[in-house]
Amino acid sequence: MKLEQHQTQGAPTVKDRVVVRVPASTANLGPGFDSLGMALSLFSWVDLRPSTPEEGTTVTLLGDQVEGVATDKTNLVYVVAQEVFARAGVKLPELHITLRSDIPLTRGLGSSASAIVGALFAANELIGSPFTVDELFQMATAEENHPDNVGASLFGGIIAAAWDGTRAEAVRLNPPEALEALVVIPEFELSTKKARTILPQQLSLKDAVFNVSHSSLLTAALATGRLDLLRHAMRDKLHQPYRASLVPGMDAILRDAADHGALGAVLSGAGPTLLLLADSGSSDREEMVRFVTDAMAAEGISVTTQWLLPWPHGPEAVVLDSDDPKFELELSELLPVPAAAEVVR
Ligand SMILES: Nc1ncnc2c1ncn2[C@@H]1O[C@H](COP(=O)(O)OP(=O)(O)O)[C@@H](O)[C@H]1O
Ligand SMILES: N[C@@H](CCOP(=O)(O)O)C(=O)O
Repeated sequence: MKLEQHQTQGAPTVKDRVVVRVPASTANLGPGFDSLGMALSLFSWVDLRPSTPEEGTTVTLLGDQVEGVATDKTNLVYVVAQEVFARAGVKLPELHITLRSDIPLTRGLGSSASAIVGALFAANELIGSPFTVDELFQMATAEENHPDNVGASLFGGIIAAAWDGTRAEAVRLNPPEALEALVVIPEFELSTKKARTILPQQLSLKDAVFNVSHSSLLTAALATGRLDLLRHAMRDKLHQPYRASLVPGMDAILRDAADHGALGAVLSGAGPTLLLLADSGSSDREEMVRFVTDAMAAEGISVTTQWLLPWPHGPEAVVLDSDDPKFELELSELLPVPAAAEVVR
């Protein structure tokens, strides 16, 4: 990411500790490839404290969803935090980093985006917030190379975004009150990088028009609460047909989910997770779970299913001085997993 030196007004006040909780995201929502995204009630945490040359940099991993994450200075959170410091003209080469994630890695639920947004937000807060949320959005988009996941994690709710390679713009929508999400998480990983390399570099005009029109219809349907249109609007010709070969069972689930209680079904981000949307007032939740579990079992794929809610908020942060009585609390004591009732849209 090309950095310009950001002139801060005088030396920044470096805080003693910042903890940030960031929501997961489901990107694309079908036709909105690299454009539409929705934050979900699943979270990761980033905890930063300045360290010293003697103590060096440490990376502590909490929970069972961060297995395999780098614990040295190649860690994504460390790398992104250093980019913030460099841009602000601040030197903080050594950090104590603690990470927790309830977002399965490399499954299409925006774990990398949550790490990028968490690192940007926490690093910015650690040095006195020299950057605006829009500046953080630009940095996040340049780092992830698409604005959908990072926009959803940064702004919360549903976002419609566009990036021309230089400037990213996004509009946030409040999710429809009745919307619920069933995520179907296969046991295998699928890196976003791999799922992007499989995509064609060219599309027919017919398929391009199909996606532009369905993405527009989907955005308007979500903005106006027309959940009845989702089955039609959530179709895609740009990426899902080419990624289906990487996710056994996907074709059948996307084709038939609406006949088994769902409003519609799509690949979550670059997969392999599948996303089924439901209407809390009318969808047959049990039938939805039975249908997807049977469909994936027929392909010999073991899955975890989880009901989530659209999450309306972006990152939440706690900034602490070392003399604060709460200073030594564990990160998820400072920012616990919110109860579903807290989902106030
Ligand atoms: N909490 C985290 N801290 C550091 N790195 C992370 C974290 N979460 C994800 N990552 C990085 O992001 C990679 C997964 O990114 P990606 O393939 O885009 O999958 P996803 O669909 O989860 O975004 C992980 O292999 C890891 O390198
Ligand atoms: N638009 C991207 C979204 C990737 O989302 P992720 O959660 O899989 O990282 C794509 O489809 O490649």
